[in-house]
Amino acid sequence: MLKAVILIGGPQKGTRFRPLSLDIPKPLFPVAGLPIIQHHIEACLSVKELKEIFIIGFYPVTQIQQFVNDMQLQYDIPIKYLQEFTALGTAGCLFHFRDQIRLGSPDAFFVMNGDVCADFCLNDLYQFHKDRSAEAFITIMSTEATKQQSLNYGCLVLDKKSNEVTHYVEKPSSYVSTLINCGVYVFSLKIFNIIGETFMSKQEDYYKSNGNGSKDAGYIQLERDILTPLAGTGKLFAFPVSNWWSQLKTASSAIYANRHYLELYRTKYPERLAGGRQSEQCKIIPDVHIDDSAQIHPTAVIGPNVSIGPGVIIGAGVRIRESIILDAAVIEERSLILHSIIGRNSKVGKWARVEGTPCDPDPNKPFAKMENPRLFNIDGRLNPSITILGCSVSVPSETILLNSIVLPNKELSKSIKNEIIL
Ligand SMILES: Nc1nc2c(ncn2[C@@H]2O[C@H](COP(=O)(O)OP(=O)(O)O[C@H]3O[C@H](CO)[C@@H](O)[C@H](O)[C@@H]3O)[C@@H](O)[C@H]2O)c(=O)[nH]1
Repeated sequence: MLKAVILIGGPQKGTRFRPLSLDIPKPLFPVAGLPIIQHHIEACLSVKELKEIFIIGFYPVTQIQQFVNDMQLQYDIPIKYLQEFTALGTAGCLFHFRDQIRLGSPDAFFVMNGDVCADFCLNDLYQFHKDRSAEAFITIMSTEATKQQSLNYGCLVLDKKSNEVTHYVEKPSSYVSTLINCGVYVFSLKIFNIIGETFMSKQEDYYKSNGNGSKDAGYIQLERDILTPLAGTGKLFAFPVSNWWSQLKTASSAIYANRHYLELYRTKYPERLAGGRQSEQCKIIPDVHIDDSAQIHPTAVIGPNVSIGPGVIIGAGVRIRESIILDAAVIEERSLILHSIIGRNSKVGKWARVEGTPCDPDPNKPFAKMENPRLFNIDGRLNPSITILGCSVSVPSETILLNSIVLPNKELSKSIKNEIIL
Protein backbone atom coordinates (compact mmCIF):
# COMPACT_ATOMS: atom_id res chain seq x y z
CA MET A 1 0.00 0.00 0.00
CA LEU A 2 1.20 3.52 -0.79
CA LYS A 3 0.24 7.02 0.34
CA ALA A 4 0.99 10.51 -0.96
CA VAL A 5 1.65 13.89 0.59
CA ILE A 6 1.21 17.17 -1.30
CA LEU A 7 3.05 20.11 0.28
CA ILE A 8 1.23 23.39 -0.25
CA GLY A 9 2.92 25.82 2.15
CA GLY A 10 0.77 28.72 3.29
CA PRO A 11 -0.41 32.26 2.62
CA GLN A 12 3.05 33.78 3.27
CA LYS A 13 4.48 31.67 0.45
CA GLY A 14 3.70 32.14 -3.25
CA THR A 15 4.16 35.90 -3.19
CA ARG A 16 5.31 35.95 -6.83
CA PHE A 17 1.89 34.61 -7.74
CA ARG A 18 0.13 37.79 -6.64
CA PRO A 19 -2.36 39.27 -7.41
CA LEU A 20 -3.81 35.92 -8.47
CA SER A 21 -3.32 34.48 -4.98
CA LEU A 22 -5.03 37.42 -3.27
CA ASP A 23 -8.51 35.94 -3.46
CA ILE A 24 -7.71 32.24 -3.88
CA PRO A 25 -4.93 30.15 -2.28
CA LYS A 26 -2.29 29.56 -4.94
CA PRO A 27 -2.58 25.74 -4.84
CA LEU A 28 -6.24 26.11 -5.83
CA PHE A 29 -5.68 28.43 -8.78
CA PRO A 30 -7.25 26.80 -11.86
CA VAL A 31 -4.90 25.72 -14.62
CA ALA A 32 -6.43 23.91 -17.60
CA GLY A 33 -9.74 24.06 -15.75
CA LEU A 34 -8.55 22.35 -12.56
CA PRO A 35 -7.01 23.64 -9.32
CA ILE A 36 -3.21 23.25 -9.53
CA ILE A 37 -3.07 20.46 -6.94
CA GLN A 38 -5.98 18.57 -8.50
CA HIS A 39 -3.47 17.64 -11.23
CA HIS A 40 -1.30 16.15 -8.45
CA ILE A 41 -4.28 14.23 -7.09
CA GLU A 42 -5.07 12.85 -10.54
CA ALA A 43 -1.44 11.78 -10.94
CA CYS A 44 -1.71 9.95 -7.60
CA LEU A 45 -4.87 8.19 -8.74
CA SER A 46 -2.93 6.62 -11.60
CA VAL A 47 -0.98 4.59 -9.02
CA LYS A 48 -3.10 1.53 -8.22
CA GLU A 49 -1.59 0.80 -4.80
CA LEU A 50 -2.06 4.38 -3.58
CA LYS A 51 -4.76 4.46 -0.90
CA GLU A 52 -4.63 7.86 0.83
CA ILE A 53 -3.61 11.44 0.04
CA PHE A 54 -2.61 14.11 2.56
CA ILE A 55 -2.41 17.77 1.72
CA ILE A 56 -0.13 19.48 4.25
CA GLY A 57 0.14 23.22 4.66
CA PHE A 58 -0.46 26.16 6.94
CA TYR A 59 -3.40 27.75 5.12
CA PRO A 60 -6.43 28.06 7.43
CA VAL A 61 -8.67 24.98 7.15
CA THR A 62 -11.52 27.19 5.95
CA GLN A 63 -9.59 28.00 2.76
CA ILE A 64 -8.84 24.39 1.80
CA GLN A 65 -11.59 22.20 3.28
CA GLN A 66 -14.20 22.87 0.59
CA PHE A 67 -11.74 21.76 -2.07
CA VAL A 68 -10.94 18.61 -0.08
CA ASN A 69 -14.66 17.83 0.27
CA ASP A 70 -15.16 18.30 -3.47
CA MET A 71 -12.23 15.99 -4.20
CA GLN A 72 -13.61 13.31 -1.85
CA LEU A 73 -16.89 13.41 -3.74
CA GLN A 74 -15.24 13.34 -7.14
CA TYR A 75 -12.64 10.64 -6.51
CA ASP A 76 -12.95 7.41 -4.63
CA ILE A 77 -9.97 7.88 -2.29
CA PRO A 78 -9.54 9.37 1.21
CA ILE A 79 -8.02 12.86 1.00
CA LYS A 80 -7.23 14.86 4.17
CA TYR A 81 -5.97 18.36 4.79
CA LEU A 82 -3.47 18.48 7.67
CA GLN A 83 -2.86 22.01 8.89
CA GLU A 84 0.45 22.93 10.50
CA PHE A 85 0.13 25.40 13.37
CA THR A 86 3.08 27.26 11.84
CA ALA A 87 5.50 26.67 8.94
CA LEU A 88 7.45 23.56 9.97
CA GLY A 89 9.53 23.25 6.80
CA THR A 90 9.28 20.65 4.07
CA ALA A 91 10.56 17.82 6.31
CA GLY A 92 9.37 19.23 9.66
CA CYS A 93 5.73 19.01 8.51
CA LEU A 94 6.16 15.37 7.45
CA PHE A 95 7.67 14.55 10.83
CA HIS A 96 4.89 16.37 12.68
CA PHE A 97 2.23 14.29 10.93
CA ARG A 98 4.26 11.06 10.88
CA ASP A 99 1.66 9.05 12.81
CA GLN A 100 -1.00 9.69 10.18
CA ILE A 101 1.41 8.91 7.34
CA ARG A 102 2.67 5.70 8.96
CA LEU A 103 -0.80 4.42 9.89
CA GLY A 104 -1.44 1.09 8.14
CA SER A 105 2.32 0.71 7.43
CA PRO A 106 2.47 1.82 3.80
CA ASP A 107 5.38 0.38 1.80
CA ALA A 108 6.37 3.93 0.88
CA PHE A 109 4.84 7.36 0.30
CA PHE A 110 5.14 10.00 -2.39
CA VAL A 111 5.93 13.60 -1.49
CA MET A 112 5.07 16.24 -4.09
CA ASN A 113 5.72 19.96 -3.98
CA GLY A 114 2.38 21.62 -4.66
CA ASP A 115 3.99 24.31 -6.80
CA VAL A 116 5.31 22.15 -9.61
CA CYS A 117 3.44 20.96 -12.66
CA ALA A 118 4.42 18.01 -14.78
CA ASP A 119 3.57 14.93 -16.68
CA PHE A 120 4.14 13.12 -13.36
CA CYS A 121 5.26 9.55 -13.97
CA LEU A 122 4.64 8.29 -10.44
CA ASN A 123 4.36 4.61 -11.41
CA ASP A 124 7.80 4.59 -13.00
CA LEU A 125 9.24 6.59 -10.11
CA TYR A 126 7.85 4.09 -7.60
CA GLN A 127 9.04 1.09 -9.60
CA PHE A 128 12.55 2.56 -9.60
CA HIS A 129 12.43 3.08 -5.83
CA LYS A 130 10.97 -0.39 -5.24
CA ASP A 131 13.80 -2.00 -7.17
CA ARG A 132 16.17 -0.40 -4.66
CA SER A 133 13.93 -0.63 -1.60
CA ALA A 134 16.59 -2.45 0.47
CA GLU A 135 18.91 0.54 0.39
CA ALA A 136 16.89 3.59 -0.81
CA PHE A 137 15.41 5.88 1.85
CA ILE A 138 14.45 8.51 -0.73
CA THR A 139 14.25 8.57 -4.53
CA ILE A 140 14.13 12.02 -6.11
CA MET A 141 12.54 12.64 -9.49
CA SER A 142 15.08 14.73 -11.36
CA THR A 143 15.45 16.45 -14.70
CA GLU A 144 18.01 18.43 -16.69
CA ALA A 145 18.20 22.23 -16.61
CA THR A 146 20.60 24.69 -18.21
CA LYS A 147 23.84 25.40 -16.38
CA GLN A 148 22.70 28.86 -15.36
CA GLN A 149 19.16 27.94 -14.36
CA SER A 150 20.32 24.96 -12.30
CA LEU A 151 21.44 27.45 -9.61
CA ASN A 152 17.77 28.09 -8.77
CA TYR A 153 17.12 24.47 -7.87
CA GLY A 154 18.47 21.60 -5.80
CA CYS A 155 21.39 20.14 -7.77
CA LEU A 156 22.36 16.47 -7.78
CA VAL A 157 25.51 14.61 -8.67
CA LEU A 158 24.88 10.97 -9.48
CA ASP A 159 26.86 7.79 -9.61
CA LYS A 160 26.16 6.95 -13.26
CA LYS A 161 25.88 3.20 -12.74
CA SER A 162 23.66 3.00 -9.67
CA ASN A 163 21.92 6.42 -9.85
CA GLU A 164 22.89 6.96 -6.23
CA VAL A 165 23.06 10.66 -5.33
CA THR A 166 26.64 11.20 -4.23
CA HIS A 167 26.38 14.97 -3.73
CA TYR A 168 23.41 17.31 -3.21
CA VAL A 169 23.49 21.11 -3.00
CA GLU A 170 20.35 23.19 -2.61
CA LYS A 171 20.39 26.31 -4.83
CA PRO A 172 24.19 26.43 -5.09
CA SER A 173 25.94 29.74 -5.61
CA SER A 174 28.11 28.29 -8.35
CA TYR A 175 27.69 25.47 -10.83
CA VAL A 176 27.38 21.95 -9.39
CA SER A 177 25.33 19.94 -11.87
CA THR A 178 22.61 20.41 -14.47
CA LEU A 179 20.60 17.58 -12.95
CA ILE A 180 17.99 19.18 -10.70
CA ASN A 181 15.50 18.14 -8.04
CA CYS A 182 11.91 18.23 -9.37
CA GLY A 183 10.35 18.38 -5.90
CA VAL A 184 8.70 14.97 -6.38
CA TYR A 185 9.92 12.03 -4.28
CA VAL A 186 9.27 8.53 -3.00
CA PHE A 187 10.08 8.09 0.69
CA SER A 188 10.50 4.87 2.64
CA LEU A 189 9.15 4.93 6.20
CA LYS A 190 12.74 4.54 7.45
CA ILE A 191 13.21 8.23 6.66
CA PHE A 192 11.33 9.18 9.84
CA ASN A 193 14.29 7.88 11.90
CA ILE A 194 16.60 10.27 10.04
CA ILE A 195 14.23 13.23 10.35
CA GLY A 196 13.76 12.28 14.03
CA GLU A 197 17.51 12.43 14.67
CA THR A 198 17.68 15.85 13.00
CA PHE A 199 14.72 17.01 15.10
CA MET A 200 16.41 15.88 18.34
CA SER A 201 19.73 17.49 17.49
CA LYS A 202 17.99 20.76 16.57
CA GLN A 203 16.11 20.65 19.87
CA GLU A 204 19.34 20.14 21.78
CA ASP A 205 20.98 23.06 19.99
CA TYR A 206 17.95 25.17 20.78
CA TYR A 207 18.03 24.37 24.49
CA LYS A 208 21.80 24.80 24.64
CA SER A 209 21.40 28.25 23.10
CA ASN A 210 19.00 29.01 25.95
CA GLY A 211 16.12 29.43 23.54
CA ASN A 212 17.95 31.96 21.40
CA GLY A 213 18.17 29.68 18.35
CA SER A 214 17.22 31.46 15.15
CA LYS A 215 14.56 28.99 13.95
CA ASP A 216 11.98 27.00 15.79
CA ALA A 217 13.46 23.61 16.67
CA GLY A 218 10.65 21.90 14.77
CA TYR A 219 11.55 23.66 11.51
CA ILE A 220 13.30 21.11 9.31
CA GLN A 221 14.00 21.72 5.66
CA LEU A 222 14.02 18.58 3.60
CA GLU A 223 16.55 19.86 1.09
CA ARG A 224 19.21 21.33 3.40
CA ASP A 225 18.70 19.31 6.59
CA ILE A 226 17.98 15.86 5.14
CA LEU A 227 18.93 15.49 1.45
CA THR A 228 22.33 17.20 1.71
CA PRO A 229 23.65 14.99 4.54
CA LEU A 230 21.98 11.87 3.08
CA ALA A 231 23.85 12.24 -0.23
CA GLY A 232 26.81 9.91 -0.48
CA THR A 233 25.53 7.52 2.21
CA GLY A 234 24.03 5.04 -0.26
CA LYS A 235 20.48 5.89 0.85
CA LEU A 236 19.57 8.63 -1.63
CA PHE A 237 18.78 7.89 -5.29
CA ALA A 238 17.55 9.87 -8.28
CA PHE A 239 15.25 8.91 -11.11
CA PRO A 240 16.01 11.20 -14.09
CA VAL A 241 13.04 11.91 -16.37
CA SER A 242 12.67 13.75 -19.64
CA ASN A 243 8.89 14.31 -19.40
CA TRP A 244 7.58 17.85 -19.29
CA TRP A 245 8.12 19.44 -15.87
CA SER A 246 8.07 23.04 -14.63
CA GLN A 247 7.82 25.09 -11.46
CA LEU A 248 4.69 27.16 -10.94
CA LYS A 249 5.98 30.22 -9.15
CA THR A 250 4.74 33.20 -11.16
CA ALA A 251 1.50 34.05 -12.91
CA SER A 252 3.32 33.69 -16.26
CA SER A 253 4.17 30.11 -15.42
CA ALA A 254 0.43 29.44 -15.02
CA ILE A 255 -0.04 30.26 -18.73
CA TYR A 256 2.85 27.95 -19.59
CA ALA A 257 1.48 25.15 -17.38
CA ASN A 258 -1.97 25.69 -18.86
CA ARG A 259 -0.64 25.01 -22.33
CA HIS A 260 1.12 21.80 -21.28
CA TYR A 261 -1.72 20.40 -19.21
CA LEU A 262 -4.08 21.04 -22.15
CA GLU A 263 -1.67 19.15 -24.37
CA LEU A 264 -1.64 16.23 -21.92
CA TYR A 265 -5.45 16.15 -22.05
CA ARG A 266 -5.17 15.09 -25.71
CA THR A 267 -4.04 11.64 -24.65
CA LYS A 268 -5.27 11.41 -21.06
CA TYR A 269 -8.61 13.24 -20.97
CA PRO A 270 -9.69 14.21 -24.53
CA GLU A 271 -13.22 14.82 -23.24
CA ARG A 272 -11.94 17.90 -21.38
CA LEU A 273 -10.91 19.62 -24.58
CA ALA A 274 -13.33 21.81 -26.46
CA GLY A 275 -14.75 19.96 -29.40
CA GLY A 276 -18.16 18.50 -30.18
CA ARG A 277 -20.78 20.80 -28.73
CA GLN A 278 -18.41 23.68 -28.07
CA SER A 279 -16.83 23.64 -31.50
CA GLU A 280 -20.29 24.04 -32.95
CA GLN A 281 -20.65 27.24 -30.93
CA CYS A 282 -17.53 29.05 -32.05
CA LYS A 283 -14.23 28.53 -33.85
CA ILE A 284 -11.75 26.58 -31.68
CA ILE A 285 -8.04 26.43 -32.39
CA PRO A 286 -6.75 23.53 -30.25
CA ASP A 287 -5.99 23.12 -27.42
CA VAL A 288 -8.84 24.76 -25.55
CA HIS A 289 -10.79 23.91 -22.40
CA ILE A 290 -14.21 25.52 -21.96
CA ASP A 291 -16.35 24.92 -18.91
CA ASP A 292 -19.81 23.66 -19.86
CA SER A 293 -21.50 26.61 -18.18
CA ALA A 294 -19.60 29.25 -20.21
CA GLN A 295 -21.51 31.06 -22.95
CA ILE A 296 -19.46 31.67 -26.06
CA HIS A 297 -20.79 33.63 -29.03
CA PRO A 298 -20.62 31.55 -32.26
CA THR A 299 -18.47 34.20 -33.97
CA ALA A 300 -15.73 34.18 -31.29
CA VAL A 301 -12.37 32.58 -32.11
CA ILE A 302 -10.71 30.82 -29.17
CA GLY A 303 -7.27 29.19 -28.96
CA PRO A 304 -4.72 27.90 -28.98
CA ASN A 305 -3.96 27.23 -25.31
CA VAL A 306 -6.94 28.86 -23.65
CA SER A 307 -8.92 27.80 -20.58
CA ILE A 308 -12.32 29.32 -19.94
CA GLY A 309 -13.90 28.92 -16.50
CA PRO A 310 -17.48 28.45 -15.29
CA GLY A 311 -20.06 31.13 -16.05
CA VAL A 312 -17.81 33.13 -18.38
CA ILE A 313 -19.57 35.12 -21.11
CA ILE A 314 -17.72 35.77 -24.37
CA GLY A 315 -19.25 38.22 -26.85
CA ALA A 316 -19.38 38.36 -30.65
CA GLY A 317 -16.13 38.47 -32.60
CA VAL A 318 -13.92 38.11 -29.49
CA ARG A 319 -10.45 36.65 -30.08
CA ILE A 320 -8.60 34.88 -27.21
CA ARG A 321 -5.19 33.19 -27.37
CA GLU A 322 -2.74 31.78 -24.77
CA SER A 323 -4.86 32.94 -21.83
CA ILE A 324 -6.85 31.88 -18.80
CA ILE A 325 -10.29 33.40 -18.27
CA LEU A 326 -11.52 32.79 -14.73
CA ASP A 327 -15.07 32.23 -13.45
CA ALA A 328 -17.85 34.63 -14.35
CA ALA A 329 -15.64 37.01 -16.33
CA VAL A 330 -17.31 38.86 -19.19
CA ILE A 331 -15.48 39.68 -22.41
CA GLU A 332 -17.58 41.98 -24.53
CA GLU A 333 -17.80 41.96 -28.30
CA ARG A 334 -14.77 42.38 -30.61
CA SER A 335 -12.22 42.41 -27.78
CA LEU A 336 -8.84 40.73 -28.01
CA ILE A 337 -7.12 38.85 -25.15
CA LEU A 338 -3.53 37.61 -25.64
CA HIS A 339 -1.11 36.13 -23.08
CA SER A 340 -3.28 37.27 -20.20
CA ILE A 341 -5.16 36.08 -17.15
CA ILE A 342 -8.56 37.63 -16.59
CA GLY A 343 -9.67 37.41 -12.95
CA ARG A 344 -13.01 36.14 -11.76
CA ASN A 345 -15.97 38.53 -12.20
CA SER A 346 -13.85 40.91 -14.25
CA LYS A 347 -15.29 42.67 -17.23
CA VAL A 348 -13.51 43.69 -20.44
CA GLY A 349 -15.51 46.20 -22.49
CA LYS A 350 -16.09 46.21 -26.26
CA TRP A 351 -13.22 46.61 -28.73
CA ALA A 352 -10.62 46.46 -25.93
CA ARG A 353 -7.17 44.89 -26.29
CA VAL A 354 -5.60 43.10 -23.31
CA GLU A 355 -2.15 41.82 -24.12
CA GLY A 356 0.91 40.51 -22.27
CA THR A 357 4.37 39.21 -23.13
CA PRO A 358 5.01 35.50 -22.80
CA CYS A 359 7.97 34.38 -20.62
CA ASP A 360 8.41 30.94 -22.14
CA PRO A 361 11.63 28.94 -21.80
CA ASP A 362 14.18 29.78 -24.48
CA PRO A 363 13.45 27.27 -27.28
CA ASN A 364 17.06 27.54 -28.51
CA LYS A 365 18.51 26.27 -25.24
CA PRO A 366 18.10 22.56 -24.63
CA PHE A 367 16.52 21.79 -21.22
CA ALA A 368 15.72 25.48 -20.60
CA LYS A 369 13.07 25.99 -17.93
CA MET A 370 10.70 28.91 -17.33
CA GLU A 371 12.42 31.95 -15.93
CA ASN A 372 10.60 33.11 -12.81
CA PRO A 373 11.68 36.75 -12.72
CA ARG A 374 10.75 39.15 -9.97
CA LEU A 375 8.09 41.70 -10.87
CA PHE A 376 10.60 44.55 -11.08
CA ASN A 377 14.05 44.64 -12.68
CA ILE A 378 17.07 46.23 -10.98
CA ASP A 379 16.16 49.66 -12.37
CA GLY A 380 12.86 49.38 -10.53
CA ARG A 381 10.92 48.97 -13.74
CA LEU A 382 8.28 46.34 -14.35
CA ASN A 383 9.66 43.29 -16.15
CA PRO A 384 7.59 42.54 -19.27
CA SER A 385 5.15 39.81 -18.35
CA ILE A 386 1.72 38.54 -19.07
CA THR A 387 -1.13 40.94 -18.35
CA ILE A 388 -3.12 40.06 -15.24
CA LEU A 389 -6.46 41.39 -14.13
CA GLY A 390 -7.25 40.59 -10.48
CA CYS A 391 -10.83 39.72 -9.57
CA SER A 392 -13.70 42.14 -10.27
CA VAL A 393 -11.68 44.51 -12.44
CA SER A 394 -13.47 46.54 -15.04
CA VAL A 395 -11.77 47.53 -18.31
CA PRO A 396 -13.63 50.18 -20.31
CA SER A 397 -14.43 49.76 -23.99
CA GLU A 398 -11.88 50.75 -26.64
CA THR A 399 -8.86 50.74 -24.30
CA ILE A 400 -5.51 48.95 -24.51
CA LEU A 401 -3.84 47.15 -21.58
CA LEU A 402 -0.29 46.09 -22.31
CA ASN A 403 2.09 44.15 -19.99
CA SER A 404 0.23 45.36 -16.93
CA ILE A 405 -1.02 44.05 -13.63
CA VAL A 406 -4.26 45.31 -12.17
CA LEU A 407 -5.11 44.54 -8.56
CA PRO A 408 -8.61 43.38 -7.60
CA ASN A 409 -11.68 45.61 -7.66
CA LYS A 410 -10.25 48.37 -9.86
CA GLU A 411 -12.28 50.28 -12.36
CA LEU A 412 -9.90 51.48 -15.07
CA SER A 413 -10.68 54.65 -16.94
CA LYS A 414 -7.94 54.69 -19.60
CA SER A 415 -5.39 52.62 -21.50
CA ILE A 416 -2.27 51.49 -19.58
CA LYS A 417 1.10 50.08 -20.57
CA ASN A 418 3.81 48.48 -18.36
CA GLU A 419 2.05 49.53 -15.18
CA ILE A 420 0.83 48.06 -11.94
CA ILE A 421 -2.48 49.50 -10.90
CA LEU A 422 -2.67 49.25 -7.11
N1 LIG B 1 3.47 22.15 4.35
C1 LIG B 1 4.51 22.92 4.09
N2 LIG B 1 4.86 23.13 2.82
C2 LIG B 1 5.93 23.91 2.59
C3 LIG B 1 6.69 24.51 3.61
N3 LIG B 1 7.68 25.24 3.05
C4 LIG B 1 7.54 25.07 1.71
N4 LIG B 1 6.48 24.29 1.45
C5 LIG B 1 6.00 23.86 0.12
O1 LIG B 1 7.02 23.06 -0.42
C6 LIG B 1 7.22 23.33 -1.81
C7 LIG B 1 8.69 23.79 -2.02
O2 LIG B 1 8.75 25.13 -1.68
P1 LIG B 1 10.03 26.02 -1.39
O3 LIG B 1 10.50 25.77 -0.02
O4 LIG B 1 9.61 27.39 -1.78
O5 LIG B 1 11.19 25.47 -2.33
P2 LIG B 1 11.49 25.82 -3.85
O6 LIG B 1 12.21 27.10 -3.98
O7 LIG B 1 10.26 25.62 -4.65
O8 LIG B 1 12.52 24.65 -4.20
C8 LIG B 1 12.12 23.31 -4.04
O9 LIG B 1 11.54 22.82 -5.23
C9 LIG B 1 12.43 22.82 -6.39
C10 LIG B 1 11.63 22.23 -7.54
O10 LIG B 1 10.53 23.02 -7.81
C11 LIG B 1 13.65 21.97 -6.10
O11 LIG B 1 14.56 22.01 -7.20
C12 LIG B 1 14.35 22.47 -4.85
O12 LIG B 1 15.41 21.60 -4.56
C13 LIG B 1 13.37 22.49 -3.69
O13 LIG B 1 12.96 21.20 -3.36
C14 LIG B 1 6.15 24.35 -2.17
O14 LIG B 1 5.05 23.67 -2.72
C15 LIG B 1 5.80 25.01 -0.85
O15 LIG B 1 4.46 25.46 -0.83
C16 LIG B 1 6.28 24.27 4.96
O16 LIG B 1 6.86 24.77 5.93
N5 LIG B 1 5.20 23.48 5.13
